Amino acid sequence: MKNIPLLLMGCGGVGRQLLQHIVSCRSLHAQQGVHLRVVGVCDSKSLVFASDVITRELNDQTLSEVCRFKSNGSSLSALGDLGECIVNGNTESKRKVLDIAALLGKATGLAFVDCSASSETIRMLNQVVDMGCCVVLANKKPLTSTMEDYDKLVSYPRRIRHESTVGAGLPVIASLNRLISSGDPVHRIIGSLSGTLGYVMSEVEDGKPFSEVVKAAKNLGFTEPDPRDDLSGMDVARKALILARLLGRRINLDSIKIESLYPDEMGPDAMSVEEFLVSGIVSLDNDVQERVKKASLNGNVLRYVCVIEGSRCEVGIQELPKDSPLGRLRGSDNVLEMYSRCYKKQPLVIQGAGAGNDTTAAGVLADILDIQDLFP
Ligand SMILES: NC(=O)C1=CN([C@@H]2O[C@H](COP(=O)(O)OP(=O)(O)OC[C@H]3O[C@@H](n4cnc5c(N)ncnc54)[C@H](OP(=O)(O)O)[C@@H]3O)[C@@H](O)[C@H]2O)C=CC1
Ligand SMILES: N[C@@H](CC=O)C(=O)O
Repeated sequence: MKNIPLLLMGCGGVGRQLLQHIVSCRSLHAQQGVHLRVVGVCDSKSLVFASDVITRELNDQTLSEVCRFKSNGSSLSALGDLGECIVNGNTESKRKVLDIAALLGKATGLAFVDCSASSETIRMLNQVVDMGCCVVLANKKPLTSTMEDYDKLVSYPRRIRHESTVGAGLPVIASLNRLISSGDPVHRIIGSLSGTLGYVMSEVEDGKPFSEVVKAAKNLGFTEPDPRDDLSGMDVARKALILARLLGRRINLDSIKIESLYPDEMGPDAMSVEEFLVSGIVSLDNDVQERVKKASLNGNVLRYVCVIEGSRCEVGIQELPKDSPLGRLRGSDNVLEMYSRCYKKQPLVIQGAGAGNDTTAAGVLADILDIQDLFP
């Protein structure tokens, strides 16, 4: 049996779902001759880890207990005695995580899995890459930081997977990488890459208030922890940047034209997420409804679109015919069209659920299994 050790950063909606998938796929993975050995799980303040990370793992009972505990909104630091080790405090946790990475990186290719939504992991990721770890990301921030951080992170291309960063579980990155590595240059990408904004737009079309559907998208696990990351277009811009950098563009987030759906006065510096959702967002309902109605009178719908072509990289609202590939999208579905030499007139199209904890975690799990040939 091949053992794949992994350490999980982030135990929110996606991280917990990943642990649940790992536990429920035990017999499937055993048939494939693989065992995922979870040696540690981190939240923002603490790390729970196996007492001997070289030979032991957090067993399935412990993983289930961690999930149950985190889904109640508790911090790992308050986890009772499960017979495992725990370190509390951000600095101490980071130090211990790096110790584990140093111990298991070169020896085993430890899969370092980032399911947080934080920029704080970037430094650590840069360090563990040099320790021989493999990196699997659902978190887009490490790939959308400076070019220097990006170059470091992708310096061992076989050791990084990040399928879920664009289109959740959809095979967007894998497909794009296949085109690129076969020398088929992609010259245009157009798509609707936000599950949240897709869901919001199609629900508002059905007459529901914008503020209500944003809250519903959050409850369904589609939004970022702060839904303003979706509504500002920043989350789509990050996806656009990840794709553009894969295409070889050496650009940063500030090179991307981004349209926001809310004014600066409602930004994170001005109000908390709760204030925004409880009192701020309601004031946007009428405007959004008006825009949607106006488009509908022209036989059109509004879609939040990402376009990458030549030096152009932009994300924003477009009014599109109802009966177009993007206009027909419903719910949290994403669609992405790639135009290349081989896919010149008819693009390569990838479509399907583009957000949600289940599909995102499934994408992360598939990435972890995809790197198994690197393990002894
Ligand atoms: N939901 C979706 O459809 C998709 C999500 N993603 C990405 O997946 C990631 C996770 O999303 P989601 O699960 O919804 O987010 P959550 O907010 O539910 O969970 C984030 C987790 O990360 C932890 N965390 C925060 N900072 C750190 C840190 N410095 N080190 C370690 N852990 C940390 C949090 O800890 P604590 O519990 O203590 O707050 C929390 O457990 C995001 O980056 C998102 O963009 C990607 C594709 C689709
Ligand atoms: N918040 C994102 C989740 C996936 O990246 C979205 O809505 O698409």
